[in-house]
Amino acid sequence: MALQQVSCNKIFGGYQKVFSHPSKELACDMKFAIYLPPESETRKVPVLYWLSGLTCTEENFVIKAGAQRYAAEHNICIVCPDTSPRNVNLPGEDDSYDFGSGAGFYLNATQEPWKKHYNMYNYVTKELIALISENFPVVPGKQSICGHSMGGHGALICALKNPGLYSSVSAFAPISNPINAPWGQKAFQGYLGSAESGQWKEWDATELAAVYNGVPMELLIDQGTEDNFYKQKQLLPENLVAAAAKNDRLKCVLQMREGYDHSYFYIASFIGEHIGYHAKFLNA
Ligand SMILES: N[C@@H](CCC(=O)N[C@@H](CSC=O)C(=O)NCC(=O)O)C(=O)O
Repeated sequence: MALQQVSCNKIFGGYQKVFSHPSKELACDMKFAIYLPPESETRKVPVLYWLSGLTCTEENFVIKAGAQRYAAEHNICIVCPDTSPRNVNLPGEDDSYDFGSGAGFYLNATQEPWKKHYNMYNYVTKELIALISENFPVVPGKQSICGHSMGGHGALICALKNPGLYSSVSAFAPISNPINAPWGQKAFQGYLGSAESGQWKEWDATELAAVYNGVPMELLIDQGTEDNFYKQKQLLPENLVAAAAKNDRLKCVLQMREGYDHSYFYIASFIGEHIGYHAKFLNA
C-alpha cells in the first residue's frame, strides 16, 4: 500500500506526521494524521485512534486539542483519520456540513450513491488498523479509541460492535443516540435508507449498548453542561447511560463538565485526562 508523507513536525520529542494513501474501502485517496511519541524510535508503542466530528479533517484534532504533550508523556501513538471520503464526485456531497464530505458518521452506507465510498466503519476498524500496524512501530492489537461528537459516537460503535478489539473507549460529547436526534436521522436516512429498513439500530450506540453481549467493557463519556448541541438534544448521553445501566456487561461513566461547550477549547481541557485513562489500559 503506497503511503505518502504529506508533512512532518517535531513536537514534544516525537513527530506529528500526516500521510495520504489510496483506500480500498473508501475507493479514494485518504489522509490521516499520526503522532509518534519519542520512545517509538526504539520500541513499539500502543495506539489511540481519535475520530473527529462534523466538518473536521485529520487536521482539527492535531492543531487544537493539545494531545501531543500527553501522548509523549505516556508514549502512545495517536492516529486521527479524516472524517469522510473526499472528492468522489457524488451529487450533493459538499452541499451541507452534516451529510456527505466531513460527515461520514463512521458507518457503512447501504444506499446509492453513497455505498461505493462511504464505508468509514470498515476503514477505521479494519483497513486503517492493518495499515498502521504494517507501516509504523506499534504493538499489533494494542489499541484504544476515542472521539468527539460524531466521532465520539463513531468510537462507541466501533467498540460496541467489536468486543475486545479496543482496550478502552471514551467519547467527548458523543451523539449518543443518533436515531433519536436530528443529525443522526438525516445521516442515517441518507446512508442507510428509511428507518423502516431496519438498519438504523445496527449503527446506534444506545441500541447497541442495550444488546451488547461481549466482554465486560467500560464506556467513558464526557459532556459539557454549556454545550448548545447537548441543550438542543442532538447528543442525548442520558439515553446511552440508561441503556448501559440495564446491561451488566457494560459500565457507562458520564462525566459532566460544568460550563464547558462543544468546542476544542473543551476537548483541550480534558484530553490529558482521557489519554491518561487510555494509557492505563494500553500500557498495562
Ligand atoms: N458548522 C456547524 C457545526 C460544526 C461543529 O461544531 N463541528 C464540531 C463537531 S460537531 C459534531 O460532530 C467540530 O469539531 N468542529 C471543528 C472545530 O475545529 O471546531 C455550526 O457551525 O453550527
